[in-house]
Amino acid sequence: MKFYKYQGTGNDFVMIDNRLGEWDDLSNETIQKLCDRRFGIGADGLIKINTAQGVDFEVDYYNSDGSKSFCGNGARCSVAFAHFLRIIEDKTTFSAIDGLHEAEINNGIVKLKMGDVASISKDGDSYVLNTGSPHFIQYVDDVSNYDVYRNGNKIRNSDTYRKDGINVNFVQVISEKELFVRTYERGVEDETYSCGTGVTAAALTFMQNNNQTSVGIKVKGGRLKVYAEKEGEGFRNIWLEGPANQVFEGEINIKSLTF
Ligand SMILES: N[C@H](CCC[C@H](N)C(=O)O)C(=O)O
Repeated sequence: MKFYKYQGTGNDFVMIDNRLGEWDDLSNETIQKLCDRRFGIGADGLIKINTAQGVDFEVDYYNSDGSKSFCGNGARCSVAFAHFLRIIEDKTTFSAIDGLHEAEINNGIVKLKMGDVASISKDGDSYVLNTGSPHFIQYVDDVSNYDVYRNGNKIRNSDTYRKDGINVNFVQVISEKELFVRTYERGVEDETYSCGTGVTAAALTFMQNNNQTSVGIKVKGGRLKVYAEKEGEGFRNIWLEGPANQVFEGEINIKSLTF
């Protein structure tokens, strides 16, 4: 199987051109093996680019445990991959598990339109919202020294969230224009270097309490930017912007995967 390795601010993916449907039947076990950082290629997730009616392509995202979701950084990397494959020029409309998305790419920077967010819920002092995948947002004083794995895993597996899972984001306010976000990701079951839907969720909880229309977000793997407009209890015209890069390409014999 031919694959390409992409990363968006350190959130990394095995990317497959599946427009001919050759890899429609990849099993969960094979996806887990391909994403394994010792026995496979190694990635937070795997993405198939499929053909789809009425749009340029479909993004079919799988977490490293094989579960499906929407992935903001993965979608941004998919736009870069579609540009590399000459499926698109610099603008696109594609489909994903949460619906249709517009995006544009300029010099390796991808700006992705996220779905509207109708409302933000509270869980104690924390926030809960869905930006294409579910997110729990907790503000902390010193996120650099925070035990993201231990505390994220505890919330993700709590009675409230265990059944469907949730991504857990810990957020430090750096300034009125910048946040530092670290994320424990459902389906990876570990901290990732960046979570696109997570930083979008964090930005919206921050913007609801001030009049910003954009926020810079520092993550372990780099920097992203979120733009949004308030609408009622939620937000519309939400965009996630940042780099998306091809790291390497390769061939792998799936039958040789063992673990
Ligand atoms: N683990 C997430 C999906 C990937 C989210 C993240 N990688 C992003 O960039 O949005 C979930 O199962 O909801």
